[in-house]
Amino acid sequence: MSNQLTRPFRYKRIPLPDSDTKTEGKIVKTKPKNWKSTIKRIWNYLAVHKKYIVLVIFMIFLSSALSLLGPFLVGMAIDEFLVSHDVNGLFQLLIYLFLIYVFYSISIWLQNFWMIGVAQKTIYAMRLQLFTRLQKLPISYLDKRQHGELMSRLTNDIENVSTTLNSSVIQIISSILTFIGIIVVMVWLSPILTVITLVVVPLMVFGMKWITRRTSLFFKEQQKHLGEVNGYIEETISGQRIVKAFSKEEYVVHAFKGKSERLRGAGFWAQTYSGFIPKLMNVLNNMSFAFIAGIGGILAFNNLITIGVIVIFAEYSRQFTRPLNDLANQFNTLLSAVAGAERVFEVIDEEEERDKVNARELSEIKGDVSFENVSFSYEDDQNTISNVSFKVNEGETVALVGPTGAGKTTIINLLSKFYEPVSGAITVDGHDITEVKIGSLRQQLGFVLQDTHLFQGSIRENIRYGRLDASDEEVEEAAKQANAHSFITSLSNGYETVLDQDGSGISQGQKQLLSIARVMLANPSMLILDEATSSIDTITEIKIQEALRRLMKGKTSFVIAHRLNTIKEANQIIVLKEGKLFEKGSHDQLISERGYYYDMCSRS
Ligand SMILES: Nc1ncnc2c1ncn2[C@@H]1O[C@H](COP(=O)(O)OP(=O)(O)OP(=O)(O)O)[C@@H](O)[C@H]1O
Repeated sequence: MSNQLTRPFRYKRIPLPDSDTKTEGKIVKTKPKNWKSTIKRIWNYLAVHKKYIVLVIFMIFLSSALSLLGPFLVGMAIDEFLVSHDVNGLFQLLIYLFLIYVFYSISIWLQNFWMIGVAQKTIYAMRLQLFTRLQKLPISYLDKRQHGELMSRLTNDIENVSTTLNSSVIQIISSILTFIGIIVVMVWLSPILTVITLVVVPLMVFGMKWITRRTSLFFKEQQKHLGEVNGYIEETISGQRIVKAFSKEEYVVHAFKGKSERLRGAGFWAQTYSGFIPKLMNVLNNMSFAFIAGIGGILAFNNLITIGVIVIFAEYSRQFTRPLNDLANQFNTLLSAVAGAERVFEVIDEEEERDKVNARELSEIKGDVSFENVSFSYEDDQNTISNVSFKVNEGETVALVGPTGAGKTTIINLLSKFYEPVSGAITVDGHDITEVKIGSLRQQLGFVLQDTHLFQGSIRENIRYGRLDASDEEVEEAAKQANAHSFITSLSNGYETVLDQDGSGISQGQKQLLSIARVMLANPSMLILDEATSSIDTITEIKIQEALRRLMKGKTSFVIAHRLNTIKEANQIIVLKEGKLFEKGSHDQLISERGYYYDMCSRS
């Protein structure tokens, strides 16, 4: 059959605060993970490329060792060759130095090359996993979230992790190695001078701790506000027509200003505090340098150490605060990346829409549908649908009518398994739909929605979305059946006309015809139509009605109906009010009952 476009109906977005503990239906959101487990998880991704990681670590060892060797040779040069004016020895040492720096550069280049490869593969896997999970999440999850905020996880957060993996991992490991290496060599050369050099370390650690404690909070805040700002941008761009139609430009800008202010505030403090780190390191670095020069000088006067050792220490002290400095800097990037990764994992960990363990495949259906005492609510304290029962026979058309918010869309949401009833049962051909595979049910439903969603691509591709293996002839036949062929062929590029993402360039009515063609091609067993409320010109309207009639022929159809004509023609009218089934029957029956439906018709 088909792979139908299963989009949510009109929904209400309920802004949720950053709640992680909220449970909703079957979905149990995991608790916020701690840093440790997030880092462990990132490692699990990296571990897939163990071979390259080993190579990278080997290269980091090599480069760190070579970077220690350089200053050591310079110190030796002073003590061994400069003092004794040994030009040959000095020349030889210079060659060694040259070779050391050449190999150092090569090892740096190789570690970056391999690490970037690993990082890109990891990010690819993460992004793919996140996107795949997004496709499998239940509609209820998406209904409750700002779409832009989710998009921000796919873009910003992933990018953050990517940047960190590309460079920070190497820096962190090499900083740790260099730090340890320097300490070992320093202790070997002069334990006293080592202690003096290390005097600044507690100050550094304390200062860094003080700063990072604050920055981590601000980075988290910054990330959260960035998500909100992006979400708002996405929302206003996609809803630009409404913004303009209601002249709400100023209002939107004002609201955006508020969100941006909060982002600016968090960004300002995050950057300001993290900006302190290099300054603090500089001051402490210079202090350490002064100590080494002063006390090292005194030790040299007393022949306890050589001038070469002072030079080595001076150089090492610079190198030694640099890894600390780098560590501190990278720690911030790491914090923001781990925060990003945590948000990505949050989505990946969401429970996907799943079939019941013993769910059966629903083979081709005839279209008998029944609702038996079905009740449902989106929120615990509501009663969106209460105790609704009705039966529909194969091939019948059912018109769902009722005031706004009565629950018409919800009935369809339940029938399509976008949500599960709290109690009662919905059966299709006698099968309880909770017991059948979601895909096998949805494949047999065809949706023609009010807000037709077209994808970026040609008209042909958009119709073929109904059935991907359809031939060109079949696509055109479906378009003919849907009364869309004539308008398509009148376009200069015909079926190859490329539509924008939102199908701008063709009219609302034409979009509807295309969506009918799409469902025509899919040829589902049952139909769900959300009748357009917007006014479409009479000729197109007639074409749509004619196409729909052709599409609905012999198929059980549920129509959220707004036009009296459609309602009158239905075999059964279901009148909903405040989630309850108020009246049901044919047009004539309901008119003769002189109830709510009668009043509704008299008013229109
Ligand atoms: N995703 C959701 N989360 C929470 N409440 C919702 C959600 N979708 C709808 N509701 C609420 O459920 C009730 C029924 O909504 P529903 O969309 O089914 O009504 P409707 O009859 O289709 O209305 P309309 O004709 O305006 O489309 C309304 O009070 C609505 O606010």
